[in-house]
Amino acid sequence: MPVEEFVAGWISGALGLVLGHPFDTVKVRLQTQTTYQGIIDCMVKTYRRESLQGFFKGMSFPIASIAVVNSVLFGVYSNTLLVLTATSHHERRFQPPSYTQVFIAGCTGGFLQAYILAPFDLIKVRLQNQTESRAQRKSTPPRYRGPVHCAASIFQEEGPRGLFRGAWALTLRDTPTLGIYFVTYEWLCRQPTPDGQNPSSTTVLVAGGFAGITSWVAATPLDVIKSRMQMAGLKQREYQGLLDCMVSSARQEGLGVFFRGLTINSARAFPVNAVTFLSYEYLLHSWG
Ligand SMILES: CN(C)C(=N)NCCC[C@H](N)C(=O)O
Repeated sequence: MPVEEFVAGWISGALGLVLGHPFDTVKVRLQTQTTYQGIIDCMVKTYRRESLQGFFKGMSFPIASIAVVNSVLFGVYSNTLLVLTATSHHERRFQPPSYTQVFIAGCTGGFLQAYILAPFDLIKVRLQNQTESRAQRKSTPPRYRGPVHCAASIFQEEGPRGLFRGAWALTLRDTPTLGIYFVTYEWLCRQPTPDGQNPSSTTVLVAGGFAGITSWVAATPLDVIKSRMQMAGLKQREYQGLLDCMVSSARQEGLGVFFRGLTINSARAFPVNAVTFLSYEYLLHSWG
């Protein structure tokens, strides 16, 4: 099993993550809290209360976990294509896989990464939602002192299954949308590239960016539900399940609730995924 894809997936994922984390914090807060008027209001309030640090809350754990999560996604994707088409990453430019094969490989990668991502994503979302200012932190310490304390508290208070809160919604979000992600990327790469040649860096940047936007637009409704289910059991209300969360969110806040965070998610998705794909392709080519 070729391992370069796993390593390239890790490095490229980490680069994208640092770039996108501030956007991600704003998105998570908009999706789970009702105190903000919109993106700008959320940014201003976060900056005033928590300074720049507020935007980077919950980032250390994803940085550590991206090694596993993104390498599983890209590694499983590439190795599934190897099984389906018997071609390596380098051979695929001369013998491109069909879009159905790309979709199946993307869905497989998405499905497997979702279960690994679930506990890390839960901890990230819980930490991102701690809005105490630095001054407040001295008098009243936040509920979670950091990622390890957060994981230990969830384990103690909500049991081992608590660490997988929202995992179902995450799997439903990631399985089809990662199929869409890779199909969009492949399709956009192939349009301006002559047969048998590698896409240019600009093509990879643009294709990666739009693959990110397209997949996140498709993912946003389940992303909202996932984030709400992850926060349930804390201060928000408890839901009976995914369907209950969908129905009660829509009843209380209207159908627009499923598109909360869409704009910021798309703005974040372009640079994050442009950088992720560019560094992924670059690393694989430089390793020959
Ligand atoms: C729609 N979904 C779930 C995705 N496209 N997932 C792939 C993640 C890529 C990058 N780390 C990001 O956070 O955008």
